[in-house]
Amino acid sequence: MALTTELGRQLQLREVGGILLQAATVDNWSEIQHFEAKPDDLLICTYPKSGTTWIQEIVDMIEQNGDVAKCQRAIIQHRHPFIEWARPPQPSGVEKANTMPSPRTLRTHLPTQLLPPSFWENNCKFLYVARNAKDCMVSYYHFQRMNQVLPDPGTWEEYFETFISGKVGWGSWFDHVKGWWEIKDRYQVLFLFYEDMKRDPKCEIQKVVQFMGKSLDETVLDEIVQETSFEKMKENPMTNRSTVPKFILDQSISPFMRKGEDSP
Ligand SMILES: Nc1ncnc2c1ncn2[C@@H]1O[C@H](COP(=O)(O)O)[C@@H](OP(=O)(O)O)[C@H]1O
Ligand SMILES: CCc1ccc(OS(=O)(=O)O)cc1
Repeated sequence: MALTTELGRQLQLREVGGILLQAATVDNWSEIQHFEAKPDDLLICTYPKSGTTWIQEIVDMIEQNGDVAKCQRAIIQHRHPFIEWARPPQPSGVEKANTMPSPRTLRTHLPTQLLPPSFWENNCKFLYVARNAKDCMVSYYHFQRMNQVLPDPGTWEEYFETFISGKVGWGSWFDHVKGWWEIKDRYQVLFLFYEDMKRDPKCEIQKVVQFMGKSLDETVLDEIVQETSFEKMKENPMTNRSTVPKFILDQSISPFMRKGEDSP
């Protein structure tokens, strides 16, 4: 009974400023808004299902100078605190970030208008990855089918309307991408596209290396391209969510690493 009630609660999405977020995130909203960013923070920003896990693994491989063993130290969800994440009694994303040594790499799905103000005040670096709306919608649909703590997406036709009207977690894809695009020249933003990463991963990874103020040998770059391929990450238990219990992510319904393709 207690479990049923808890699951029922997690299924809820509630609005902040017209954007649907998980209920526990909304309960924790004051802590999130008062989060203290630091000038050397790097924030990975994405709309859900845009390749967040992919860019996280790339950034970590760059931070670790291509050392694969170091990137195996923890599952990807634990390497970069998700600042708006809350699932009591686990420590919140803010709590995790607060105990992390600098320089920190953090991540968020928040649209610009909901980002804690200290990120702007400290002129942090933002790494945004955008993916085309159709593939995001398809990926999000299958994610909601397999994610047992999110609302059931209904039929594809129903979900199409839900997605287009922005009634999904983190709101409208259109507003999210537009919001980050509009601020990109006023702040330190590297704006990447999932489709470019698919087409020429080495070139896009090189942009990230430069943005992070690093320099890596050609051989290390090639290693990062290989290790962050869809095929490798699908088999990697540190990135494929296989450690998440089935009552949360049921990968027999749809795998987390599903197709990893862009539409023609
Ligand atoms: N290395 C990689 N290359 C290409 N796509 C990847 C990838 N790693 C993850 N993805 C894809 O990114 C999507 C998940 O995004 P996120 O990490 O933001 O939740 C999934 O898309 P699909 O559902 O289309 O397969 C997943 O397969
Ligand atoms: C509210 C829907 C949602 C979307 C994405 C989530 O996490 S993650 O990006 O897959 O880590 C969680 C909830």
